Amino acid sequence: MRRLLCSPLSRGTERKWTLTVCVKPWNCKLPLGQCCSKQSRQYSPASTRRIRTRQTMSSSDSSSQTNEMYSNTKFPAYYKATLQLEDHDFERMISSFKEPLPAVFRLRLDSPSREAVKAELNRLVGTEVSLEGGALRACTELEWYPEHLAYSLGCDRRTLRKNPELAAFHDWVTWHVDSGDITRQEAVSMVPPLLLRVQKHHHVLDMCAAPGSKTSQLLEMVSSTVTGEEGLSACPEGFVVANDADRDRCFMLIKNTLRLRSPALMVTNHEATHLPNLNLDAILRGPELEGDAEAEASSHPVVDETGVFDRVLADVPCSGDGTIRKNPTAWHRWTPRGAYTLHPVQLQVALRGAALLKQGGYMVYSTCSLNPIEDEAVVAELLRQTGGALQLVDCSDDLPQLKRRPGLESWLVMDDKAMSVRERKQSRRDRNAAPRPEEEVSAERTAEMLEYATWDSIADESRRGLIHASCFPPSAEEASELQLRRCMRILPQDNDTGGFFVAVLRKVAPLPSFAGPTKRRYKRIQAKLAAGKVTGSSPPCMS
Ligand SMILES: C[S@@+](CC[C@H](N)C(=O)[O-])C[C@H]1O[C@@H](n2cnc3c(N)ncnc32)[C@H](O)[C@@H]1O
Repeated sequence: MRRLLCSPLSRGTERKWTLTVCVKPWNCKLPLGQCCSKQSRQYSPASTRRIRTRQTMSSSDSSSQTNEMYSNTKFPAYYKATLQLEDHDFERMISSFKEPLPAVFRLRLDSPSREAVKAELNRLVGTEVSLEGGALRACTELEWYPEHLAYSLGCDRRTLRKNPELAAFHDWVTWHVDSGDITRQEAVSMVPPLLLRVQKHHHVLDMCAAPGSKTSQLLEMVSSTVTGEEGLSACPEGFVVANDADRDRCFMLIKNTLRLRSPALMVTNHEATHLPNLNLDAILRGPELEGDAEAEASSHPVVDETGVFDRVLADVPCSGDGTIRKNPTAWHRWTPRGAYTLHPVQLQVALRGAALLKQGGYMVYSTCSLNPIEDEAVVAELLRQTGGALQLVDCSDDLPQLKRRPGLESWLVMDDKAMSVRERKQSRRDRNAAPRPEEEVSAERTAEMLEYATWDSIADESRRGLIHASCFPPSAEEASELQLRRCMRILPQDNDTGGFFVAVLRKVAPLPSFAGPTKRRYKRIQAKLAAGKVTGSSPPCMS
């Protein structure tokens, strides 16, 4: 492990600081600069400030804040009813959600210093660091990550950032993050790109990409260092189009991927539900120069009738309740309503992703939410609307050491009103504390499933406005036909991570809408283009 220490900061250019750093084992006690060579590095004032302003929070403040954070009982009540976990498993899940999330990072696949950095980290594996208030394990390899290129620390990001005793290690991490050798990324967030089966020549679309941790991972997969003349990176065959609808988050995406210096990335700022198809042939060939109408028409980026991407990642916007370990306010703010408002957007993004996917290609649909309304319900409706063109892929042989649960085949559809009714019934039951026979509890559960599991069970019009028919679970027969159990649920207690949901889909046939009216519609547009009746360069959307 190396240590980065600021030996006197000297002002360099007007806008940058020159920082002389001493590179030595991070727990080395020798005086600065006496045990190794020095290196110079420029820091912007912002990053220097980051190093200087460490502070810790008082423990009484933090414990009262903590109690307040977890006071919302709706979150556990909803998942107790919905996830169908055994009691002890559910308790483990809830207590894991209250634990801070270990900081995790992965080594860059094609970094020239990968082996050196790995060797330094491996020296830390199994050791303990003593801190005020106890010892913590320094770091462990994530055993399920291919080639053991990811590491989990014994503390969360906040402790790493704020604890003065970990300052040198934090500076070491910051140094290697800035130089692109390592990427900080939540462990579960690494799963979707790994399951996409990306190869170097692939055209990859990341539909909702900001802030870009998965984009970086995908980019590393397609653009291993291809060095051209004068050491410049030559353009790799594959590329990643990373899109996000939020302009400010697109800037973050660019900032976070810039350090990889890859020529294989294009960032777009667009609604994923309306992403246009690319006429890749025309783009790669360049503009046609002949003057006849047909050639002119083909030079327009006319929408192709089939998708052009080999791989699509739809890591959709979600309620994010799987990230509570990192962001406990999500527990505090949690209501069932969020999932119902997100469900239609998630479905539209996934449908658009399926349209842009090549036949034979793979698409991953993922969320950091545990709510089946955002997960299995979206996947089920996606499978229905694509009429057999998509199939769920069995991933049981992928990442074998990653513990996961199968997708749900049934769930309760409860909004705030239904939850209040349920809560009242429960408290009445609790007052009458006599233990009830097993059969009675199970019969009640079946009745409840029926009450909250069908569209017809919702009589209230206002609730029908919020809850879409596609939020309801399929019949047992349809669920097994759709193979929803092939979806993957990652719960926090299983791998000491956040919660996550992943579904891997393969496009085995063209989408039904492409074979019908959509094709005719685009033929009409092409004819209009050829006749010069349509001007403007952006093609209409196909959603
Ligand atoms: C879960 S985050 C994506 C995280 C990202 N994949 C990563 O690993 O760093 C969801 C993103 O979707 C974006 N988003 C929300 N609605 C969108 C839409 N309609 N089209 C495209 N992006 C959207 C949000 O701005 C947000 O950045």
